[in-house]
Amino acid sequence: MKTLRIATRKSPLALWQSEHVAERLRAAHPGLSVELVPMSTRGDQVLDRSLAAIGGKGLFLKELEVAMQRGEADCAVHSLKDVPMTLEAGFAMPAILPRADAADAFVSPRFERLADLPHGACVGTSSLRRQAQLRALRPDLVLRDLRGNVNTRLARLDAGEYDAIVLACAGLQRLGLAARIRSRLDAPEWLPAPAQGAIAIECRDDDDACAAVCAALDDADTRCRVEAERAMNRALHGSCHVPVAAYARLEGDRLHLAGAVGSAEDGHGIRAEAEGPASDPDALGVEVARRLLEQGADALIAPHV
Ligand SMILES: NCc1[nH]cc(CCC(=O)O)c1CC(=O)O
Repeated sequence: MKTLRIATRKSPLALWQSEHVAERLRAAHPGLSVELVPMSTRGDQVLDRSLAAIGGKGLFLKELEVAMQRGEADCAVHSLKDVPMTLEAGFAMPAILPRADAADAFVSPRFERLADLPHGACVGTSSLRRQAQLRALRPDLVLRDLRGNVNTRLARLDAGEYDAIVLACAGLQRLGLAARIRSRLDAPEWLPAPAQGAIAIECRDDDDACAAVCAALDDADTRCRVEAERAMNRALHGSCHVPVAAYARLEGDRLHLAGAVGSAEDGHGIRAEAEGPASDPDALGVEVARRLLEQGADALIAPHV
């Protein structure tokens, strides 16, 4: 393989992540030429309707997968938290890069922390997971939808449409916007999306040459953690637009997983955790999902599937 073409969305964050992967591939394989193939996806174009209404987050992948099938690109780079729990048939994930900061960030021009917001303040986020956690901690807040790429969301905050918004620390840091993080929303009190902060490479499952090149960037610890988080989410429902949070950490050869499901309407939430051997992240994910379901998680998820 002499040249590798990476299909990517055109948002500044997607381009940063794809350029990061390109640089790391060039460093791992001197002599390999790596090019980006920027594309716009339906998920990026349609901003006026909810993602669920237009077919879920898989929409961000579809066009990139078609490009790989047509031979117009060899692989695609994704934020793993936006990738459906089960990949489309015919595709594989040869590399998951070392995880960056997995936490969410509280972003506001005037307030330092969530607890500092005045009664009835307005917070922007379209994520059911973030809405549910905000409701649980601050039932008085007014939650308003906010979609679009990171830069668009910050612009709307700065225009005064919201008192605060919640974004991923990783995205802000990658875009050189870490100064916008007023405080961190950290585990175990606040949980991120399954696989938040991890970048994944997808390719056709019959493209062994591409998979071998990409595998040089795979990080085993990150793969183990995000596999537990995604296995939990998969066991709960199999979709990706649901109020589900998960965070796994490794301690030696032990893997610990915390999971939560909540209601964006009333803030009611269910939590569970468990630990097990790092050799079987799937089993741990399934076990935490079982404990959540035992407490009634299904009633919180079903309306969104
Ligand atoms: N849903 C959009 C999205 N997908 C991945 C990230 C951040 C980067 C990451 O989690 O790796 C973001 C922005 C955000 O949630 O603030």
